[in-house]
Amino acid sequence: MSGEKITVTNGELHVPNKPIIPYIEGDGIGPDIWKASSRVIEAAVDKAYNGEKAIEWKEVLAGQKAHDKTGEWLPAETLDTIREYMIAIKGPLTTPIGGGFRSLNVALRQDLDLYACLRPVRWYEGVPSPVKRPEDTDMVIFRENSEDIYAGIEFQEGTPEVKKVVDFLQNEMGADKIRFPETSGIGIKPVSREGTERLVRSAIQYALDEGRKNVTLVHKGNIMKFTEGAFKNWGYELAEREFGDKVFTWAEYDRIVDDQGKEAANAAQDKAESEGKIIVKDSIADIFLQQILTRPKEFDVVATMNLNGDYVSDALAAQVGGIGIAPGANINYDTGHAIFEATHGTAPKYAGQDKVNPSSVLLSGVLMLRHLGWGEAADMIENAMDKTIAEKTVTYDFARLMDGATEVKCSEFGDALIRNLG
Ligand SMILES: NC(=O)C1=CN([C@@H]2O[C@H](COP(=O)(O)OP(=O)(O)OC[C@H]3O[C@@H](n4cnc5c(N)ncnc54)[C@H](OP(=O)(O)O)[C@@H]3O)[C@@H](O)[C@H]2O)C=CC1
Ligand SMILES: O=C(O)CCC(=O)C(=O)O
Ligand SMILES: [Mg+2]
Repeated sequence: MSGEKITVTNGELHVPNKPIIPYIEGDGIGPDIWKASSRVIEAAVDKAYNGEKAIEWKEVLAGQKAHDKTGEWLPAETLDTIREYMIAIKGPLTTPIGGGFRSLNVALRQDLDLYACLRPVRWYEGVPSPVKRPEDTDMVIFRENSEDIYAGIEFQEGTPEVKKVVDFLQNEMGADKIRFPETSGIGIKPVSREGTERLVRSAIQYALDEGRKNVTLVHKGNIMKFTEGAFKNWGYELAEREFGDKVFTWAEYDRIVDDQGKEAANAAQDKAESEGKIIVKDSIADIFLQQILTRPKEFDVVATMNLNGDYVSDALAAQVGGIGIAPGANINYDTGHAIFEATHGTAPKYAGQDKVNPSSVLLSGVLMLRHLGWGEAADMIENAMDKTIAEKTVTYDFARLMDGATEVKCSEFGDALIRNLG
């Protein structure tokens, strides 16, 4: 069986029995977690389909390995190959802090316009968690991936560029609240109607497809009125315009309160819920971070901008066992391009120790298998995960929080999963 390309026609993915899938190994812990995860994915696919399906991995370079081999951090060939083969999976890549090159992870998402970062957060039985009822947390984050402060429009303190921007803001735009104009760096945050609409559309569509109950727009619109506040308003408008009677929004609720009072608005929301409509609501980001801890059952699908989504992803991951078990996918629902990747980074202090938990990349692989329509192999891996954790065979991150656990290496956890497949 020789490898073939995945193709898309009329928005539909065509997956051959042996798709060629590009992968980026990643920096830091990347090689360890990729080795363990790819072995488990291969074994599950082989077992689920009796050898009739397989993945042909195709390595593409990014990060340190790319720089060592080609002199570039993100070679054009890598982007071209992912664009051509449609679906890819990657390990984490290092981003220097306070200078140096901009994030390669963000560059991959922006270059391929993978506008939705989908990060499901659910608890696996037996995983140690800092909260009393981790099973109450079952959310799917839709993080906008293409704009916000990740556009990288920043001007460094002390440069002629920042002086020009400050002069413009003060003299032409009436900005009189720059506290220390001579020593400020300036960042600019673009948030558009189009970017918001495509993200919120995919979140609501996901909620409808997956039988979820509500979508929460998370924003800081009280302070950032024309970016985060606009995100909320555009989100509600889109929900009502495109999803009509499939949703009930809190914007609608507020209009009913104004016209007929609170009792009527509550009754309308109860009716919508009983009819199975998706409730589209919103939450200001600070209180949201409290309520996901205190009342996680109230939240289901979360749609938010890039920076909020970044913070919320790691915070929610902690509730269900930590960043070692936090998968993700970056998707363009219009072109079909997708890159699957863990939520965590390169954890440099553990690089090369064969120590960390490979579950985040592996579960990103599970998301990828489901995206390909290979649900049987995906189920097999998740069942093996349940069984292995129930046996208390776990990596250091879980072992340090579990009584009576057997701590195994990253590769040994992969071996245990393979033993427990099927
Ligand atoms: N998408 C991507 O590629 C991302 C890249 N990054 C980049 O990664 C680099 C390091 O970032 P940093 O802020 O340290 O965050 P990391 O997510 O890399 O690591 C922070 C901590 O999380 C825990 N952790 C991470 N991965 C695992 C795992 N697989 N298993 C168990 N525990 C894990 C470890 O905790 P403990 O110390 O408690 O054991 C680790 O020290 C930066 O350059 C950053 O820019 C960051 C996020 C995403
Ligand atoms: O690109 C990076 O270095 C960080 C990215 C990140 O934190 C994320 O995608 O959640
Ligand atoms: Mg992050």
